[in-house]
Amino acid sequence: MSVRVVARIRPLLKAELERDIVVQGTSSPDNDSDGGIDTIRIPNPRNEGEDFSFQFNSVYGMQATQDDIFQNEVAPTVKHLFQGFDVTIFAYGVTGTGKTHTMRGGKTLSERGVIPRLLSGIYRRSRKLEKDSQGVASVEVAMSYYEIYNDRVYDLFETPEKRTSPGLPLREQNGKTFVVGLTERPCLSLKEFETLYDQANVNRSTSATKLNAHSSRSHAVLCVKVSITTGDETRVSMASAIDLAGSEDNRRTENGKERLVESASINKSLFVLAQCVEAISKKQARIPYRESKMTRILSLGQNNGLTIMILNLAPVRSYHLDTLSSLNFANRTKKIEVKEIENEPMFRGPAPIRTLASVSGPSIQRQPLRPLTNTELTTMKNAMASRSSDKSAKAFTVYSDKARATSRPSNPSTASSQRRALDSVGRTADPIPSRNFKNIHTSKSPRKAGWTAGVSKENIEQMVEKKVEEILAARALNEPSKTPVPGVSEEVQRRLELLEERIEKKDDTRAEGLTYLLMAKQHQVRGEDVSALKMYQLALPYFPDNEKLARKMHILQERLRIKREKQQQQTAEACQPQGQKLPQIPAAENHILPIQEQSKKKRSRTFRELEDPTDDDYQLGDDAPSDRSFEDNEDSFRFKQKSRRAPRPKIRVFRDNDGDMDPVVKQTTLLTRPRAVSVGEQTPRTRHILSIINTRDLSQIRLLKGVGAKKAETIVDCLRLLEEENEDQENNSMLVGSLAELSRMKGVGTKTVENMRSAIIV
Ligand SMILES: Nc1ncnc2c1ncn2[C@@H]1O[C@H](COP(=O)(O)OP(=O)(O)OP(=O)(O)O)[C@@H](O)[C@H]1O
Repeated sequence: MSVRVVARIRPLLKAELERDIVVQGTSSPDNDSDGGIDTIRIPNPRNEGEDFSFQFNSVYGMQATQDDIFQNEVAPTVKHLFQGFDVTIFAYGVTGTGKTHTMRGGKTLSERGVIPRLLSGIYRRSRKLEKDSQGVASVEVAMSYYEIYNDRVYDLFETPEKRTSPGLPLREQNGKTFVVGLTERPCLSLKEFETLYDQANVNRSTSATKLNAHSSRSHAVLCVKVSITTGDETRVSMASAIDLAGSEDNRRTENGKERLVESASINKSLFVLAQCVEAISKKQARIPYRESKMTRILSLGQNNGLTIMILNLAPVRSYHLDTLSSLNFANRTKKIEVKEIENEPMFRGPAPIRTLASVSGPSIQRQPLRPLTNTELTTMKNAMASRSSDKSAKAFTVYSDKARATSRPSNPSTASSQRRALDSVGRTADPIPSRNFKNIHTSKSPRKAGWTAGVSKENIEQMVEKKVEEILAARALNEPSKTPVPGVSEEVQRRLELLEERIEKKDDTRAEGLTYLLMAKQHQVRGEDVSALKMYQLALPYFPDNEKLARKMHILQERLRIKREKQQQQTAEACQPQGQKLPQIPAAENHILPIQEQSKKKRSRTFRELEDPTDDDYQLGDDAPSDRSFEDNEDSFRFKQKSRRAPRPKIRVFRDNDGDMDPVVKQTTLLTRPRAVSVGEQTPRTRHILSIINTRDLSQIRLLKGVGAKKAETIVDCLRLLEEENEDQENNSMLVGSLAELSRMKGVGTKTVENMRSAIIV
């Protein structure tokens, strides 16, 4: 089952104007609820005539009440909690969009948020269960509550004065993450819970920022442990309610130094979360959970049970790009699968162990999102022995993404009022037949919105995600597009992981900054200069006077500027009047080039001049002795002579007339000699196509016009075949170096290449 994603648009705040509303809720054609809304529409900031639509499990408009959210989204999970499933509910959104309001809410009954209502539901169900079982079953509720502030975990039952600077450590056991030494308090009644919760919230880090007078400066994680004992059997499940801190654009917050450091930490952890979600959705082998404590704890996609994400949105234009970024994130999150596995029951042995005493201290290990079921397990039923990974999965009709038998537990009471409210601001009067909305798509004009025949829902989602990413990247640095690059070498990856480990062991503020630097480097090696620069910017508050860091940032900024200018120039060139023939390559030209050789050819002098001397490794040279504020520690970056760099692996050069070539490949490579451009004269279009082909990433290649899944597989297979042919070589990596070469690959042909070219707009 996937993560359930529900979006909530908060009402306008005092200073916000109706005419600035850009976010609206609407209904999609495959929405089976009675008049409920499930889609967010927002204009493309680059072209207001075009709208992006994002479909979620449900959407709550500005009029939705706290009760609507709870009754429709959270109340149904209480039942599952009592059946032994863990439940995770987290609020995500930009600062000031209403996360804390949704999770905690206000003091009055109607304003109470998801958390107090959830507890109320838990106690109500407990009483009913105890009553119905005539005292055979008993339920105990206990809570722990902590915050992740500046990537450190602090127990919210302890006052800030009592905190130790490094905070509580995390430990991993059996693939699960635990906070060590966390206080757990039993709460016998709702009143008791509320008293403890309010007390603990006083310890939470909040501050006034320009965007929110009571901005949460930390991620708050509340864990409610429900233990149901029937005879000798105890079943423990955990409800985790997480109020994430909001991402902040510091150009808007005008934060001072302290807030900036907090903000950098918040942004970093959310950035890592986004990277995790992206990696999961792309089925990458490495999910960067370990790069922040929040992602380690949240373990999105690794946890079991039910997961609900409440996406909080501000309706107005000033949040436009941030809202798009949140929507893109949520769109990926909704595809993450969560295993529907209930917790095992535990059986008391002869010496019963109390679990609900108020405990603390480093010997207690608890897992915030999933209970450590083994802690009091003394005997297990024989049946449990047979339990394995194929444990029976329960069906959750409540959270099916598709049509449900019953109407969506949406906000029926408010659905129509939401619509009316939206009408009143002049944007909901939606002239488009709702049938035209699919899961997520852009429509050229709201009036002409249409479903593109033959394009799958998934493809459209990917296209919109990509488009939104481009817009966001351009916002970051006015960079028009992001070019995929081939993967990171094993050696670099190994070094990155080594650094990660070192940073993990360091528990001082420098480690925070070092983490940003590490992430910047990770981005840099992947060729993601925009993100690398962003990470350096996040590292800056930690090393404010570090010249080397400033120089690195300057180099990156310059590189991006040059790249941008080159792109603009090439775009202009590509728009030359038609009829100008592209130069032909001589028949014997070497098209498939080794990585090293091709990159040498491609790099212009200007780029080389701007090359960061430390780009290839994470050790700074001895030539920078005066600049040691972030790199000279044993535990962090180690110095290394440039000359000690390992020699680059040799790469075999393949030629068209290579006699050893696989017969299939050989046959196809000799088929035709189409019009092509030489490597040195590649247009942006050619470069774009080749860079996609050379990723060997099926999901990207199949998006090229005229390719599709089957052809993409053939292309990748063909490249792999060539590599396998030469697996005895030290490095057999290969790149397709020209469109001519591409056209000669099995199953491609000149027509396909022309198709690919025609669909790319430069
Ligand atoms: N649904 C709502 N109804 C009424 N007021 C709301 C609603 N949502 C948010 N607000 C108001 O908007 C302001 C910001 O909300 P809140 O503090 O919950 O944002 P946040 O996302 O938690 O921000 P941060 O990430 O900075 O902590 C508050 O004044 C809050 O009362």
